[in-house]
Amino acid sequence: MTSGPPEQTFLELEAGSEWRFELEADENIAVRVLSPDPVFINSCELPPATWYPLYRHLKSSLYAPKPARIEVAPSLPASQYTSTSTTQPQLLNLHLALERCRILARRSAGPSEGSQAGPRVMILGPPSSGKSTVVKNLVNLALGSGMGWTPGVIGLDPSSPSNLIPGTISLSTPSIPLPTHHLAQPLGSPPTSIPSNTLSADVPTVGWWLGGLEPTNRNAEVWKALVSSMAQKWKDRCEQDKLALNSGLFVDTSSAFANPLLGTKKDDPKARYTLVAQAIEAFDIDTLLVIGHEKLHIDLSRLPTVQSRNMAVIRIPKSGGVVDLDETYRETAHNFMVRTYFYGEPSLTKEMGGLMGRMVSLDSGGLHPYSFQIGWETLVVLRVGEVNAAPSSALPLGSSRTLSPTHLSRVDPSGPAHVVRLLNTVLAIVSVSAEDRIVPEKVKTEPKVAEVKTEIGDGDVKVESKGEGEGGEEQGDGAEGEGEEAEEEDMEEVPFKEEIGTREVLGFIVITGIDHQKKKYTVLSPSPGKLPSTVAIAGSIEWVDSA
Ligand SMILES: Nc1ncnc2c1ncn2[C@@H]1O[C@H](COP(=O)(O)OP(=O)(O)OP(=O)(O)O)[C@@H](O)[C@H]1O
Repeated sequence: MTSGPPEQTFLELEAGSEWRFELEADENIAVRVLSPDPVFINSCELPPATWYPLYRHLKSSLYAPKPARIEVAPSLPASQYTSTSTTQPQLLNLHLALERCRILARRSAGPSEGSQAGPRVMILGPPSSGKSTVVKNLVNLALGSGMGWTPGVIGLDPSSPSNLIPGTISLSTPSIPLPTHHLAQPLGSPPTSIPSNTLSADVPTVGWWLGGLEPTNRNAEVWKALVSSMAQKWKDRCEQDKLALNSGLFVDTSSAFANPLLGTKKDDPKARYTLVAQAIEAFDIDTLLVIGHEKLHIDLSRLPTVQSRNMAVIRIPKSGGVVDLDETYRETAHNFMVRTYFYGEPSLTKEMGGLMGRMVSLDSGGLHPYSFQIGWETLVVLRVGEVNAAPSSALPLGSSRTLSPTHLSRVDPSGPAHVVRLLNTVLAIVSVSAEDRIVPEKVKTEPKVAEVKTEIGDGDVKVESKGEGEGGEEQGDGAEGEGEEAEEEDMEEVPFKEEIGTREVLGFIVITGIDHQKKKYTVLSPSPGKLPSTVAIAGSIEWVDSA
């Protein structure tokens, strides 16, 4: 066995150059700035003379505006190079223009609506064009300007939400520059897996659950409902918090937004960039940044919504450092994001821990996920926008069924196919209050079913229907004594208003096991204790811990 102090390597960077690296699956390194002038990672300054860990799989770069000396340990990564062709000066110019808008918004005392709103910027581009990286740089430049801005960061890319599970669109309001240590935080929010249901300052990220990795024509209506709900939340926040309003917002988008036909409906076949237009209106966007793609830039400039709002559409160059991400890498990143949600950031490796000198403080390994069993009847698993009902041909002659695109259907655990589909599925927990509950007529007249009130979260009351003989255990499992017939009827019912399927989520759990005999799920929850709600939404995101 070899041991001893790790090797160290020194890099000399010339002014205006970028040191780019791609870490392999077994490469964990740390870097330290030894020269007096600042060096940045995604426009966040590396603390001087302090080790800064960079974990395996990360692909990124350090930017040195002035000549710099960097120390790398334990050794240089296999894939690394230095380049002087950087897009950082362009991003800085853009930042200065946005900064001016923010300052003008803060100074403006005019009562007219929007006069105090800072710049609202949306970034678009094809896959692997560097959208999330541009967002992160612009956010960090705003946060690092010393003006105390708190811009909104909207992740309309469910494949890389800030600090949450893939499949989510996210809203965060960071107040300090976002670090870049590993690939679990594309938009770099500080880690937390505390289920959250407010936009208060101490809760950095809130999410809405799409349950898929990108908007598609199939889920377009669900997507629109989620975006509207998120936009309303942001508006409410800005009404109460003028600093957030002045600071403006940055919207990262899915590369699916570059597809002109995304969201186009059969009844309006000529509509183009429908979801882009919806997001522009929902967040009152005033600037579009288009990375590289000339046709997309021209198409978007001609969009009626863009023209009627007299928006700025700016084409910015794609950085030569952007890496084309393949499917395997994306899968690894998604697994890593889910793991980090439950377990927190990875802790320092032995080599890093053994380095002489100061190390940046990391919030690592502080989370304690919790596994427990819950009865099939207690955890109500729903799907949004999927038809789970009988086919139209099975309906009585002459009748037809129209389901809304955000229709809820319940996953019936008594159907074996459904239960198997749920294994390893990530579920988003949604809060449900008494007003969200639809009490079916038959339940009202059914003497066997009693109403049980359960406290959720901030004192909301959830009304559950439980059969006689059901235990009052913490996670409410066990349904012995319920008649087969009554159970089947209950399973088909979705006793909630449709709107619960597209509201902000409280947190996430994963079904890690299914006991068919006892009719129970084993679930992994981010923290011990009772679930904040027993109503959960499934999507197509699965996770198996392979760490
Ligand atoms: N200048 C750079 N040097 C090194 N790596 C970079 C640079 N810019 C971006 N990257 C890396 O390239 C990869 C792709 O960039 P990014 O995720 O920003 O693109 P995207 O357009 O948002 O991707 P997606 O296809 O997921 O929408 C990321 O791993 C990012 O860290």
